[in-house]
Amino acid sequence: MIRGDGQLSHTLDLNDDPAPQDQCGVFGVWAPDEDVSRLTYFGIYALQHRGQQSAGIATSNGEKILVYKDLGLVSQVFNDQALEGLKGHAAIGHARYATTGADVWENAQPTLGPSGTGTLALAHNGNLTNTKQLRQVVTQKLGSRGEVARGASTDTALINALLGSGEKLAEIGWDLPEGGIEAARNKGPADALDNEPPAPLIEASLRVLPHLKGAFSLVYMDEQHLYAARDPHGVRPFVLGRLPQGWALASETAALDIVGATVVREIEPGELLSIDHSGIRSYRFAPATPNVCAFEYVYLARPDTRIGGRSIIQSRREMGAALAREHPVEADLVMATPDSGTPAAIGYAEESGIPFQQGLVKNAYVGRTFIQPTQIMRQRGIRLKLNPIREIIQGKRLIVVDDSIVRGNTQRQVVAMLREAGAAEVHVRISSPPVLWPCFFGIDFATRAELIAASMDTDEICQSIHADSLGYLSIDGMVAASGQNPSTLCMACFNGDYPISIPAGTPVPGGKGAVTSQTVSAD
Ligand SMILES: O=P(O)(O)OC[C@H]1O[C@H](OP(=O)(O)OP(=O)(O)O)[C@H](O)[C@@H]1O
Ligand SMILES: NC(=O)CC[C@H](N)C(=O)O
Ligand code: SF4
Ligand SMILES: [Mg+2]
Repeated sequence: MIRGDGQLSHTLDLNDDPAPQDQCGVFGVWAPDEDVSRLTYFGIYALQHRGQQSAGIATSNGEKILVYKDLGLVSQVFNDQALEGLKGHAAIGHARYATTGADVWENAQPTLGPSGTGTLALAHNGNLTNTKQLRQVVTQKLGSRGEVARGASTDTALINALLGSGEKLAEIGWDLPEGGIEAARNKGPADALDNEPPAPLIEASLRVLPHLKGAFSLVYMDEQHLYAARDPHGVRPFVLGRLPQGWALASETAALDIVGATVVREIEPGELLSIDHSGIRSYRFAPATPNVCAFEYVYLARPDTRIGGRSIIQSRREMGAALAREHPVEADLVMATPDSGTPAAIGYAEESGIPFQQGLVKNAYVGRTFIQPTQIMRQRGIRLKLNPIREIIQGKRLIVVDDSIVRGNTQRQVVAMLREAGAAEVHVRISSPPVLWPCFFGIDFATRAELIAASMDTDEICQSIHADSLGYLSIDGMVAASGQNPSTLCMACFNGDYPISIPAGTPVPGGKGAVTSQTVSAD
């Protein structure tokens, strides 16, 4: 059936061999005079590239919290009727790509559970590395509650259960930081909130958050308050925005732009925020030790987002320019592998002086999730998504730029398509270093065995994808283009140096295999 919004009416069932999958998008809004569910709908729509398996929105009207969620794209899950039923002064939303727990309805977010004083709805971008231990704490010491009790298997449902455990947290020795809530508070100048008691979930948050290991950008709420927390490494992006009469929280600045919010600042690594009728309060639950995901700059984030004060599109263009300096080659034109390879291809063309042309057309209605191929179906999927323009390609020496190679499927297909379309030479240039290690922090990368660069050197990969030459950007080139201090980045999938220790035996996200103690460096 053709949908009115132009989206495919179903996900192409192309199976178990995906390109790097995205992670989740989170959004939150506190705006008593606004249509919060519609703002949240726009917010998660803007973050659809981060997660395309399920979508959900929870709203609070001050007395009760409602959640509406289902499997599918934001546009498939919500219609006017669903949004009309979600009224209130605050809302949170989520677009999911599963990393812990299967892609089933029970694991869709926001998760819902008892908060101790009412209800707690929570949404999460990231992935915890101590899920197994936390599950034991919940099931053996605190008693399963909320969606954990109803069969949810995500790390997110565990966070919800932990935050909702109230005074039991003290009983199991999960203490408040020294000095208690008051000492954790970051006081602003002329802070008008001094006389207000802390929001109800602040105490539980200060007890629980230091025990969560791994990556988390969290939005959550009870009936009266909205909260946000970011892990001490700040692996995933997370920003605070100002609405004319309220506040917004989002994974990426682009989502704030789209709802008309101005960017106030990033939520700091190790920071906890509460927002209510009296304003916004900030707490510190752990010192900041930033390791922001370098792959956000390469591929994950939208090009119109800013992370760490740096424009993503500018970073990608500079990655392309650095790639041109590191791996020059004589050619007639530079072209991109759309979508994510486009800014780097433009940067390569600008730096090399070789003209840029659009040699591949991307079907605008095929997103990242729609290509989840087996080897056979991957070919069909890529053909559905990308089609070469023979008139531009024929007889030309091409430089084809993409942002990354994971298994090599995309470039193998692209090179074959371009040769079929009459290219004289195909030189592949990749605007990131070889991906050698799995990610445990919110991206469903393949196991090492599936990562092409883990078992082949650059020449072998070049032969495997049938390119005339292949060049990868260096780690230094990528870091310089990101504009960040290398000590504040995670680059583990490129260099194996995990900033957060991965316990031996931890399954690779997506349920594929397990790491051994040899494959990871402990901190
Ligand atoms: O080597 P592979 O295993 O094929 O994975 C790498 C490819 O996957 C991503 O594209 P994707 O199709 O996910 O999304 P995009 O349209 O944003 O580029 C990435 O941009 C590469 O093109
Ligand atoms: N990719 C993500 O950020 C996923 C969040 C969470 N770990 C889940 O699997 O639902
Ligand atoms: S391992 Fe790679 S993808 Fe994962 S957080 Fe680190 S840089 Fe990002
Ligand atoms: Mg791509």
